[in-house]
Amino acid sequence: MPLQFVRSSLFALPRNLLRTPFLVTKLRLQAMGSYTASSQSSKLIFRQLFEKESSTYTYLLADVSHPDKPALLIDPVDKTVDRDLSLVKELGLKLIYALNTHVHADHVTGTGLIKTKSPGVKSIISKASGSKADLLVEPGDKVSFGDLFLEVRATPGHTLGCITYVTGDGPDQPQPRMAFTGDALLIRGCGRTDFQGGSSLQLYKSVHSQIFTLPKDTLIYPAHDYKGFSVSTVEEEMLYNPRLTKNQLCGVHKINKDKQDPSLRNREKEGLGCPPLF
Ligand SMILES: N[C@@H](CCC(=O)N[C@@H](CSS)C(=O)NCC(=O)O)C(=O)O
Repeated sequence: MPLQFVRSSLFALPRNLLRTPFLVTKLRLQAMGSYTASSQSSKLIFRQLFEKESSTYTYLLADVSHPDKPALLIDPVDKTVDRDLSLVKELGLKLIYALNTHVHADHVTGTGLIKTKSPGVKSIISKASGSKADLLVEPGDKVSFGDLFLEVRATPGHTLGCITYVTGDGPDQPQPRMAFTGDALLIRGCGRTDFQGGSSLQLYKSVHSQIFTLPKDTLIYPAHDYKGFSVSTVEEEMLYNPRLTKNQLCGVHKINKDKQDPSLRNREKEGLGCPPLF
């Protein structure tokens, strides 16, 4: 189902996030880096772009088999908007959407700037985020660009409105599938859960029900990386993600580092590992 135009406005960060010292320290930083990776679809142009000060990945996707070469940017950063728009121009693409996976506390989204510089572009974020955008998406919605589309999955836990965009399921869609997980699932990690609206249990459930149920070869593209990784797969994260391979009780304990359950801490000290599944 194609999305309908809702209204035009810039994303607004909730006040509680704007006040965090974390945001203040990160906003002053400059963005410089660039990194690319490619997918295996003949229709899809795919670029992974890096903003090094907030260690953010922005993703450019376009359907180059369509005459207009419609394109979208996922999680653009304000500091690197000029780089991203130059790339769009150089590749002869028509940017139609600027999407966010969630409201970012560590950097300013590039969406507003993109809309100023390219007025035809529509911004997208989840309805559950409580933010403003041209299009407010809900789980199950599809974001179409040419003959390709992204499916919207709700993956709250880092923030209430976090969503994961997954490339379409079908013969004409890129294979393997690609999941843009925002801060829900990072490579060998996950988003912090100590912001307002965060929940370790919810995050654990989101990843297991919405991401780990995708085909095992699905490529994982997170919104950040702090360890030098660029891409992973569902299978790899199910096997090796230290916070999400455990059963629910231990997994939540691992995610929720600041509020560790003393009984689990004692089990760890005694080398007993995780309690049995419940
Ligand atoms: N280790 C990072 C800290 C930056 C940070 O807190 N990142 C957030 C996503 S942006 S709100 C996060 O969820 N990190 C995962 C975590 O485990 O803390 C740094 O080196 O800057």
